[in-house]
Amino acid sequence: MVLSLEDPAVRSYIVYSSVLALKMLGVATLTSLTRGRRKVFANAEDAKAFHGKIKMDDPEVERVRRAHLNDLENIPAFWILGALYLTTGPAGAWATLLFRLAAAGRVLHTLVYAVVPLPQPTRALAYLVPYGINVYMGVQVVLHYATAL
Ligand SMILES: N[C@@H](CCC(=O)N[C@@H](CS)C(=O)NCC(=O)O)C(=O)O
Repeated sequence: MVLSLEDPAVRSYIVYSSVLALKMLGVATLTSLTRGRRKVFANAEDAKAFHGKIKMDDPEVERVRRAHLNDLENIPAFWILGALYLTTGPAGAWATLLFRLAAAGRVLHTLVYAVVPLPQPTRALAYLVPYGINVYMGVQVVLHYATAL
């Protein structure tokens, strides 16, 4: 099969992959902003430059860092599995729905983890939807290609 940029599934993948990349860059910026607001830094030269102190366990900074780490545990898998899933020829509307839900879940995860912390199970649900979609896409890829081995 030939993938085409005219394919709605491909276009959706490009859009939502980019949204998630931009979101992750935003979390990195949020880390810097939180460090600046709390005046806590990881390096002596930063602490000196911004008149703060070295502190590795500030609760607010660590929360944003955990959100970022969780992104790293999940979003690269979305990029890889989403791209491979496209090669299985999914219906455009279905693939778009999956990509959209996965992106929305990850954005929500960041919001309720790093921006406005909310009680559980809010974060767990925001995590589980994209996680489930990643698993679904991975299984579809394996099933699709395993038969051709
Ligand atoms: N590495 C994760 C694996 C499980 C996971 O990602 N859980 C989600 C939903 S509860 C989460 O937001 N974990 C918090 C985190 O990764 O800091 C962890 O240590 O919690």
